[in-house]
Amino acid sequence: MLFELLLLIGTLTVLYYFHLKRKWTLWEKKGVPFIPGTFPFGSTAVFNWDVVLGRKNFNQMALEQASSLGFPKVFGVYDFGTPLLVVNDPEIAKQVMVKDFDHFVNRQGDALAFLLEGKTEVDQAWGKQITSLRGEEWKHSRMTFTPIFTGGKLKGMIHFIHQVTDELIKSLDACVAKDQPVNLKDKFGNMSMDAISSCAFGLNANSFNDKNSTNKRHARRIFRNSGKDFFKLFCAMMPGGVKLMELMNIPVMKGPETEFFLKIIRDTIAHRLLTKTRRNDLVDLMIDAMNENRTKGAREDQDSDELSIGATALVILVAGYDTTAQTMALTSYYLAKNPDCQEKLYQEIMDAVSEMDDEHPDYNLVQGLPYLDMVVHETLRIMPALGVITRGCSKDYPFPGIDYVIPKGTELHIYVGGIHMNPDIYPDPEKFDPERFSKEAKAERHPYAFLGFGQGPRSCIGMRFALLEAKLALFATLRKYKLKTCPETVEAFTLDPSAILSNPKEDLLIKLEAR
Ligand code: HEM
Repeated sequence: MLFELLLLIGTLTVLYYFHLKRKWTLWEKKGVPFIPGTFPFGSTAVFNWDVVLGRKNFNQMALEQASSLGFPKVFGVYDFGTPLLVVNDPEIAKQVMVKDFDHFVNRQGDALAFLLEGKTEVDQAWGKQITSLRGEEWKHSRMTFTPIFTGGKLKGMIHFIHQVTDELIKSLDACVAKDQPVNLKDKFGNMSMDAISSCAFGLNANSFNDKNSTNKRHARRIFRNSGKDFFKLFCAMMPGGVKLMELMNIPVMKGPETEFFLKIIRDTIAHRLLTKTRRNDLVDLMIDAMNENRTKGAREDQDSDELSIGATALVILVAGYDTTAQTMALTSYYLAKNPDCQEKLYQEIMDAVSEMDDEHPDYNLVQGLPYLDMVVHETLRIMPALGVITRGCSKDYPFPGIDYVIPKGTELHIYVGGIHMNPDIYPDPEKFDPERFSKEAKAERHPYAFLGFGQGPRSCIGMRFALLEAKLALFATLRKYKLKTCPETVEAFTLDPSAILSNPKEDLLIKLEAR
C-alpha cells in the first residue's frame, strides 16, 4: 500500500514537473531571457530557496537576478512554477503603473490571493487594508483616505513631529555628553515610532525612554519573517491549507503583533468617540472621511467601513514605521561618509535658519529645501525600502514589445532595485551623489527612473508624510551636529535576510560633534 502511494505521488510530481516545463519554454520562444528557478518554488525574489531559508534578503536577490542578466528591460522568472514577468525598464514601468493602470489595479496576482482571504480577525484586518485591497474595494478605500495626507492636513500635524524631533535631539545630546557612538537605526527607529504614534493615534510611544518598547518590538516583527512564519505560509499554500488553519483559529499573517496594534486602534477610536475629544490627527481624519462617505451615501456598510479604518490605521503604523526610520538612518549614514555633501546641506539649512521666525522650520520651508530633497532621494535610490513592487494583471494584457498576452491573474514584478542600479540610467550607481536629483539631471532622465515611492494611482499614499518627517528630523540633527564616521562605522553593510524591506543587518554607528 505504501509502495503504491509513493508511486502515485512520484508519478504526479513528474507529470506536474513536465506540465510546468511546458509553460516555462513559452518565454524562451518569445525571446525573453528567463531564470529557470528551483522546482517547485521557482526563482522570484520572494520564493527563492535562499530567501526562504533566510540566507538572502529578497530585495538583494532581485537586484542580483537583474544584474546577472545584464539588466534586460524584461525577463521571466517562475513563481511556484507560474511564469511571471519582471519589468526592469522605466518606460515599461510607466506603461504598467500609469498608462494601462486599468489592467493593473491590484497589487497581487490571483495565484496567491487566497492567502489574504482567511477569516480569522487577524487575516481579515490584513485582507481589508489598503495595500491588499483589490479592484473597486481598493478604489473606494484610496478615495476615502487620500484627502487625509494633503499638504494642508499635514500642516495641521507638524507640531506633533516637532515635539518628537525635540526628543530626538535630547537623546542625541545624551550620547554626545557621554562621548558614545550613536546607533542610527535605534535613534531614528524611535523617532519614526513616536512620530507615527503621535500623528496617527495621539499616543506617546515613549520610545526614547523605554528601551524595550512593546510598540517598536511588534512593529519590527511585522516586517521580519522567521522560520516559523515561512512554515505557516508554506502550510497555508497547501490545498485547503488556509481553511484548515482557519478551523484551528491560526491566522496566516502574524497574530500577536497584529492583535496588539488592532487593540491600540480600537481603544483610540472608542476613547475619541466617548470623550468627544479631537486632535485633528490621522484617526480623527479617518473618522471624518468615513462619516463624509456615509453622508454622501457612497457606502451603507458601517461594519465594513470600521474594519477598513482599523485595517488602514494598522497599515499606516507598520508601513510608516520601518520605511521612514530606515530612510532617516541611511541618509545620516551616507552623509557621515560623504562630508562634502553634508557641508553643502548644512549651508542650505543654516541659510534657512537665518530666515526663520520660529524655533522650528515650518512646512513650506522644510519641504522647499532643494538639496535636502536631493539627499533623501539619492538615499532612496541606492537603498529603496521596497526593492520590488508588484502588480496583479486583472484583464488579459498584450504586452508592448513582446508577442505575448499576459493572462489575467498573472503577477508582474517591477524591480525597483534593478532600475535604480542600472549603470546605463545612473552611471557609477554605487556612488552616493545627490546631484543626480538636481532639476537639470532629472530633466534628462526618464521620469520613472526613480521608483522609491512607486508611481501612479497606487503609489505610496504616505509619501508626503514620510518626506516631511524625514526632512524635519535631518534638519534638526544637522543644524546642531556634524555627523562623522568613527572606528565603529561599518565600511559597507549587508541586508538583513529576515527583513522584508531592505534593512541593513549591521548597526549603523557614527559619532556626532556639536557645531
Ligand atoms: C520613506 C518612507 C516610505 C517609503 C520609501 C515608502 C514606499 C512605498 C512604496 C514603494 C509603496 C508601493 C507603491 C506602489 O506599489 O507603486 C508604498 C505603498 C504604501 N505606503 Fe509607503 N513608503 C514610506 C512611508 C509611508 C508612510 C509614512 C505611510 C503612512 C503614513 C505609508 C503608507 C503606504 C500605503 C498605505 C501604501 C499602499 C498604497 C495603496 O495600495 O494604495 N508609507 N510605500
